[in-house]
Amino acid sequence: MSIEIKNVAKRFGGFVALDDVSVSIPSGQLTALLGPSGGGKSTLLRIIAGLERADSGRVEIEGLDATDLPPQKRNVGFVFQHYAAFKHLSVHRNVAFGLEIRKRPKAEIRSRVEELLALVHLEQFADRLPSQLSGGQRQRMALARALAVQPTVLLLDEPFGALDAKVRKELREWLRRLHDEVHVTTVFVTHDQEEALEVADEIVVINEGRVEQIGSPDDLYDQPANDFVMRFLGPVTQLGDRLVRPHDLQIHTGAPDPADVTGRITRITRIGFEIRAEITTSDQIVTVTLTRNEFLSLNVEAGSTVQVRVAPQIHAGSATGNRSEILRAT
Ligand SMILES: Nc1ncnc2c1ncn2[C@@H]1O[C@H](COP(=O)(O)OP(=O)(O)OP(=O)(O)O)[C@@H](O)[C@H]1O
Repeated sequence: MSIEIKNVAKRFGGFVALDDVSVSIPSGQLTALLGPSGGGKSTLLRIIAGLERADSGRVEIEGLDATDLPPQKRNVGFVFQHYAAFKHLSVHRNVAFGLEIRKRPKAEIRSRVEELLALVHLEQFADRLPSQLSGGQRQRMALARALAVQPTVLLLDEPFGALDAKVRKELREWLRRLHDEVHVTTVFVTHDQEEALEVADEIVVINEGRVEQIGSPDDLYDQPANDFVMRFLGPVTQLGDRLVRPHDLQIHTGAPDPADVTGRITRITRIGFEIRAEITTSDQIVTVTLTRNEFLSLNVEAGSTVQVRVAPQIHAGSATGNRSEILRAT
């Protein structure tokens, strides 16, 4: 394990920001700290970095007890949402900074910076000032700067948080590829479940100062430990007293089965390739998502009466033996 967080607690006045948090972060992986705003993610990251002290508990980094070490002795690199670059220094000098203060030989600095700028695809911007870069390019420069001193751990606090949706998406794909090349143990904070699911090897879900679940994106999505994780990781709807994903529901227009709930389609919304059908039963409004083709083959419209059920774990359609009547949404 690269980072061991053991029974860490942190209060701000009377407010409990972290309540007995224990997490093991494996070496070489990309781990996301995911959760709603104010849940304690940044506080945990800052405690790993040494920027904040835990009231109790311990932090080990690569087998070394780092609990009482100052940030500069932990060999960690950071990138924050609003990265403070040296405005008057070129991109090259910004990336070189950590190596220069460590008094590395000039030739080594030059070749290392060139290598890093190539890694983050900023070679042609080496002589620009940070103000002449786009927001996404600036964050890539920040990553190159953090990597320059070869940290054992890279800590990213919402590094793409201030960027627009399209650039964020590009940068998260880029971060994944970069990590596949560099393999430095990386912990990043995000409140965006899609970002965590897409990028992380492992996700730690943090809410109200506690760890709700730790697992791979698949584990969390398919086997959420509780309703909080299930709600946080993706869309949910309720059918009877079951909390389910809208795409795990089926609808059909055949004769009702004991497992079915009868309802009327009260709204149909198209979102890209998906159709979201709102179905009003005797006591609930249930949301079902289907692909467009699945929806079209049902031959229903607003006002139609349909049967809704949770897709059986086994083969969809086996309950009636008539696959054409039962559709499992993607
Ligand atoms: N220095 C501080 N003094 C007082 N309260 C603080 C301090 N730092 C954080 N907090 C509080 O601790 C709680 C956890 O904050 P933290 O920044 O860790 O949450 P977060 O999960 O990272 O949320 P966000 O995504 O909004 O940054 C919040 O309620 C915050 O107001």
